[in-house]
Amino acid sequence: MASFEIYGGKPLKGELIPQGAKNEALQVLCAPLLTAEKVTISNIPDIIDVNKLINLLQAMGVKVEKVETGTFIFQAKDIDLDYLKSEDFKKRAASLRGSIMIVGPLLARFGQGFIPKPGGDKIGRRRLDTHFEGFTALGAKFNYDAGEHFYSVEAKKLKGAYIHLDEASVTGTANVVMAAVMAEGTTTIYNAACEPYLQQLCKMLNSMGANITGIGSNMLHIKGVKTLGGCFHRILPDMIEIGSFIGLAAMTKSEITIKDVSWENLGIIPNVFRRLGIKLERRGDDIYIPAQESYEIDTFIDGSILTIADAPWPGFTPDLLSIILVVATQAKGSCLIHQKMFESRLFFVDKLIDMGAQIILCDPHRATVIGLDRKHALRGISMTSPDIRAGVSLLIAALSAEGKSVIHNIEQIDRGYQNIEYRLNNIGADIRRIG
Ligand SMILES: CC(=O)N[C@H]1[C@@H](OP(=O)(O)OP(=O)(O)OC[C@H]2O[C@@H](n3ccc(=O)[nH]c3=O)[C@H](O)[C@@H]2O)O[C@H](CO)[C@@H](O)[C@@H]1O
Ligand SMILES: C=C(OP(=O)(O)O)C(=O)O
Repeated sequence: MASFEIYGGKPLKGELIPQGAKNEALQVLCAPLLTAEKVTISNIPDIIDVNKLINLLQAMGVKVEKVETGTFIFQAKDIDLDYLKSEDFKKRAASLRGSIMIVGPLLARFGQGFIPKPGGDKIGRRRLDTHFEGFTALGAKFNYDAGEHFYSVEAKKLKGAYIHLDEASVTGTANVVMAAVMAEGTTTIYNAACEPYLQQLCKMLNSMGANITGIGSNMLHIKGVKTLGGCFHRILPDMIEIGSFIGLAAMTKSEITIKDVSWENLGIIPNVFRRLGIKLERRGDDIYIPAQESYEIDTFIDGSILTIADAPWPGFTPDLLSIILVVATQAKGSCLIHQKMFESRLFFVDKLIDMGAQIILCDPHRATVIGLDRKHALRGISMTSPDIRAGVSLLIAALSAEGKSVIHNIEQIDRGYQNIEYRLNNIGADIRRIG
């Protein structure tokens, strides 16, 4: 288990280039399974989860060719369907969340799909009902081996259907869309998730020959086509990494420019940071954040304490709430953080409390932060990263803190942030990787 040793209290200054989006990559990397033709994808982030998915695809028989850094050609000509029942497959597929999205394309193209209980962050219950309800609505037969936690679906032929998803699941929508693109007739998916990740997936599928309309809304119409072909697709910059960098700049009093952020795909994110009092400017397609001595949390119009809560897109993504929480600890004023989707994502606040932050964990979903207004800095401590976003939040806290901090289990951070210590050290941070 590797760790970071962080010497905090140093303001950073310079430019950061966001990586390609992790959660988009995990979706669009599964789409080449829908065709025997070559699919080129660029801006693929070099992070643990994405590399695990690429290795899994290779083990399944997909030919993967590196064109240059971040750009790969995928060709799923000969897929080894027997491999999908092997122990090696179960082990690899269970090690990340994104692997679940191979099921939809496999079902669409080969009439069968398998997956063990997928991994990913332990941030609360993460059920898969939406995925399998969608597949069965298209005519698939579903089986769950509870002893082995192994899910399988089979169908001789998929038929378009009207599907009202039980919740706007991000990976669930992606999976059902990929299952439906070659089904006979028309599929309507209502209560579809519509994050930029999904918009990108649908646009990519259309350039492969699919016929999807309603992209960006919560109602997708998919006219089934006979086959799909190759395409070129570029992954958007990672909006969660961009939000993490905004929080980092504010917390460490740093002047940072985040380059080429694709503003039109950031939705409500910049405004949520602005409500914490953080100044940020749009400069072309960059975000400029000036060094700020202090920032004051807004209240609601009636003067009551601001609540920041997550919601499916176009609401505020749950993946940035941990960052918002850590940034609020040094703000002037108070706010309530309400993590509605996941019930175990706020427990990392005990580490921030140990560092000197003022936080009351009201219940597993809600925490009240009483900002310190920089009256004192956080203290460096030794801690363990419980999940990817809490890990980065602790890293931001440690960079702002006085003295040395140690974060263990940084594999969690490496799951989603490419070469983070190198990029932050380049603009003045002091982060050392140990072990
Ligand atoms: C690989 C990947 O892309 N992971 C992302 C994906 O996970 P994932 O696709 O697994 O998450 P889902 O969208 O399925 O749901 C996340 C959680 O929110 C709950 N839920 C969902 C929708 C809803 O309307 N109400 C509700 O309560 C679900 O029950 C579940 O507990 O989306 C999550 C929600 O944005 C993100 O945190 C993850 O980073
Ligand atoms: C929860 C996340 O990832 P995963 O779904 O891969 O666990 C995340 O990216 O914040």
